[in-house]
Amino acid sequence: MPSDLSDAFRAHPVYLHHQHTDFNSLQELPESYTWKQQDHEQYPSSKDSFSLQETVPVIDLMDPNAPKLVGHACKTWGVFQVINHGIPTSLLHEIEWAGKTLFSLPPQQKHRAARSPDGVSGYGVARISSFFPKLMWSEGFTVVGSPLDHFRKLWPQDYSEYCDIVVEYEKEMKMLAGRLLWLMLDALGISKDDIKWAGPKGDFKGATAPLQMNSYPICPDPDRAMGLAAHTDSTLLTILYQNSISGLQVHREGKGWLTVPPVQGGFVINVGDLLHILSNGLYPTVLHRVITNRTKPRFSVAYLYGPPSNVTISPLSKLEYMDQ
Ligand SMILES: O=C(O)CCC(=O)C(=O)O
Ligand SMILES: [Fe+2]
Repeated sequence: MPSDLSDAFRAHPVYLHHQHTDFNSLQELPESYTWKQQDHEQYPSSKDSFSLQETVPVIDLMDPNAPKLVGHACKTWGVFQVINHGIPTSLLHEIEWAGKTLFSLPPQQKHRAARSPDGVSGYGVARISSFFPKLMWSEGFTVVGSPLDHFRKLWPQDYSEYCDIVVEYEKEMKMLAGRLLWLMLDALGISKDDIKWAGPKGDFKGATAPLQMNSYPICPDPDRAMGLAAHTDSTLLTILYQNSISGLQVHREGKGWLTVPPVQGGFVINVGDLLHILSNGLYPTVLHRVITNRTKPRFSVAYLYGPPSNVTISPLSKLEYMDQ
């Protein structure tokens, strides 16, 4: 059995099928990117008025009620958006600028920093690609720890400016992730004593947290393409920054796919599979996907927050007999 993420990736290599796909040069959707209608309808969207009224909760973290609202959103949705989170807007603009600059490099240049088939970091297709018969209309870049080695290959002269932005973003995300995780755990009555791997100060020091940048170029045939196929994140929680272009959808039991409208300066917070397990199923993990559009490129950054790699996650004993 794989013992950590790298072992798991070695066991499921992902090859860059489309060695030098230049999305922007394609006028028609190639067959390899054409998904069947039933792939889109695998979890059908209902056409009733419920789905129009329902929307993912937006929580103001400065609101004194925020802890209660976070707990409620985790239990009933497994996803919510946060505003007033304390991350400077300028940093969001900078990470977006760095990411967009990266993805707009010529294909050959991006491939200098290609992720190896069994690797974790670098440029490549979505890691979940190997589970699907068709390709997704997106490209990704994963950073684990320092981006230095990869960024040197992309920008031999001026890598340091890009590195500084990513390192600063990771630092801010780490603090926000710890704060959010405690809000989520507090709402279940879980304290620092219950989670040994949180460390004596509860600062989750050894947490693993790859940063996943995603680019969804404009698409000639969005109805038949898939930006990112339906999946749940194998994290404790994910902090997602999406630019102003919508495309992210979450699946709501009995209601179908709901778009998560971009909120200026906000983050989308997902409950991941590991928090679902840790909470003994009290918090559902959220199924989500990304659809493409014909006119505006979309960009997102996911901070995939998980426990230290040597920790085994199982339901917290305090929650074992909780009535669900
Ligand atoms: O681009 C998005 O909005 C979602 C990205 C995502 O789900 C992921 O990177 O796991
Ligand atoms: Fe995801």
